[in-house]
Amino acid sequence: MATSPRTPLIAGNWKMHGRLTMARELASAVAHGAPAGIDVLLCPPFPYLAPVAVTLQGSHVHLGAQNLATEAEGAYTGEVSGDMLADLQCGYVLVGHSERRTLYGETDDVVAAKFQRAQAAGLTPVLCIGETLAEREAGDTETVIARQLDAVLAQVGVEALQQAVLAYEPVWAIGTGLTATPAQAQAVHRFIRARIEARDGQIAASLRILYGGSVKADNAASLLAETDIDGGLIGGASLDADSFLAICQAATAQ
Ligand SMILES: O=C(CO)COP(=O)(O)O
Repeated sequence: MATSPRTPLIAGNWKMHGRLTMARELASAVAHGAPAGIDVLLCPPFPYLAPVAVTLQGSHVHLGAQNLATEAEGAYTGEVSGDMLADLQCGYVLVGHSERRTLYGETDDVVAAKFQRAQAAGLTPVLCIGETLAEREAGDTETVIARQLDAVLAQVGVEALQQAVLAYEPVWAIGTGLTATPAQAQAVHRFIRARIEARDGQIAASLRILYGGSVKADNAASLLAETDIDGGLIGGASLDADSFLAICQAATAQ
């Protein structure tokens, strides 16, 4: 049905869930079941990146991390650098997830620094942006999205989006069971793409913008059918292989 030039991307953000056995089993099931024709990405917790990388070997499923340090290397106890992630076969890294912003105080500037650091390490950043419920109810959705996006673009320039993915995740829809309607999500995705279009039409046309926030097997198809929704960033439903693979399957029909 769709004529989009953008290959759909379905990404699973496992957050801080699971144990080693579960990580291996889940990755193995996804590696075996991931359909062709779309991109599939798994973002396990840091300690499971290496074993999951082994499990994914020979499959077309990509590996990513959930976070990285703002600095390249040095005396930063507990931090993990982009180069270290690249060593572990990561191709992607989430940057600016709302849980990082709200629970760990990551500012727009920190997010921009991480975005830049990811690219310097050869990783594709998945830049997460999204408004809170209060911001949406105050009519500030577009202002917030624009601020979060512009903070990164001011640092790296629009050309950097050629090697990046965006993810719109309304904070009020994350882990709440409240999904943005396809029309609500599409409106924000269009706003994001138009803002980039104003700077570079070609980059805007090829940029993948994922939707995240309570995406499940039963609502994925209707979200993915929207023109400017190019995939999903899946939290809870990515912890169950059948659910995640059903979402991947929905993406192949787009
Ligand atoms: O935060 C998310 C993915 O990064 C979305 O989480 P849920 O799918 O659990 O709402």
